[in-house]
Amino acid sequence: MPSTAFLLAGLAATGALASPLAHPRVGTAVGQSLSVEQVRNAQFAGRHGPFALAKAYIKYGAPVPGDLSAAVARLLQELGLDKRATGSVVATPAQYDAEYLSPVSIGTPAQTLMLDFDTGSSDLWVFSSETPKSSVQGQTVYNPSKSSTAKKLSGATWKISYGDGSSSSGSVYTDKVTIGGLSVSNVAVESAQKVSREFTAEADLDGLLGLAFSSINTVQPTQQKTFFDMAKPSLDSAVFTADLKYGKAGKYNFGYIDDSAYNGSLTYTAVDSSNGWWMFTSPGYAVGSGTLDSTSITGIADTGTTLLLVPSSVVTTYYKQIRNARYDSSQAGYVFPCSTSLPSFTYAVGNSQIVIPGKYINFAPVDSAGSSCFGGIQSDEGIGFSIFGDVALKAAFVVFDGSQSPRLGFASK
Ligand SMILES: O=C(c1ccc(-c2ccco2)nc1O)N(Cc1ccccn1)C1CC1
Repeated sequence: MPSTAFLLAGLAATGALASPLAHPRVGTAVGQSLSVEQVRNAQFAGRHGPFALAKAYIKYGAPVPGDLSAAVARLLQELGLDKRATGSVVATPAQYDAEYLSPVSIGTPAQTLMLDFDTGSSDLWVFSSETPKSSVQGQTVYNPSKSSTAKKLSGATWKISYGDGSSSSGSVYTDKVTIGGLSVSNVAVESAQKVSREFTAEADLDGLLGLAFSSINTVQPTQQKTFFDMAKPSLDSAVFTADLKYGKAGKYNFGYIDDSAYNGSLTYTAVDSSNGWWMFTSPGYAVGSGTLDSTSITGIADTGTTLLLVPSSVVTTYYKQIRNARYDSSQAGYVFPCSTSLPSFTYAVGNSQIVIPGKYINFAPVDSAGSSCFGGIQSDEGIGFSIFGDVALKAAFVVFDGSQSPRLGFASK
């Protein structure tokens, strides 16, 4: 529940607490005199003494006395001005938890697409009526010409390439985007005019919704904000949470933390957002019931990457514990017999630890015979940092705190 001061400041910012007579429009200067026209401020939250009085205290930086603060809080409630938005949406796993898809409604009337929420990128792009028909194989497309609230962002283009070699590009519209009851207007919706074959092959995926920092949004010439950044001003709290699950639907919430969704307490850790990602440093790891190795792992929390990609030294240490695990160059990764019972992998977050159960690390069979299975932990060789993808994140309840100094919160569940 936002504090009264927070709400007051917000109201003051919107001018709702401004005097009933808005800033006078400068009139015509006649000779030495200046006539100004006063207009009513339609936004003024009515004739409410406590607001006017509180505004005076805020204006002069004086603390608002308790009873006045209570009076204002009551008024805010009566006027329904204390309501802030939140949203919640299920995240359904596809293809061995390779990705998680969530329904997103775009435009008026609503066109609902299944998007992959990706904390590793910052573009909201969709298959659309502009995507070549040969590149659309089963996807649901967004048609801006059928939305009364769509506006073409004239001259704007976007182009993105992902770590797995996939890519897409196109034009840009702004439109209303609704996720789990949370509606945001004028969000940049990037329409795909080209998609690589990896995207065409994924019939269930209608696009991506980027939740990394807006500093790596690829729209040119004017970079656009992410859905989360556009939603922030109306959110109860500037956070979203990812609660992904093993082999079943998880959930993304916006604007609040559901304390019933995790065990124990959240441990927060610092984020370096200078590269546009949710980057943090885990101070150590353990394999199975072993002791914690204080080798730190610096990487990003990336819901858009399936696996846990860590330094080769850590990968070797993990698979050394598994008889018949081997590096299969034809698969470019570690594989093991599908019947193997795998040790867990623990990563530290601050003074706490997240344990990834062994079964989460059996990603998928490498062939139809199903004898050999691909590991959920692989090397981050060549990337420059580690990636805590779904294999790591689905063992935790994760808070992406987008406040003034961004941070990540982790809890077991
Ligand atoms: O796929 C990406 C990825 C996401 C967004 C962007 C991007 C470019 C421009 C804006 O965003 N570039 C990426 O590469 N991974 C994960 C990954 C997986 C495997 C290898 C390399 N990386 C980024 C988050 C690290």
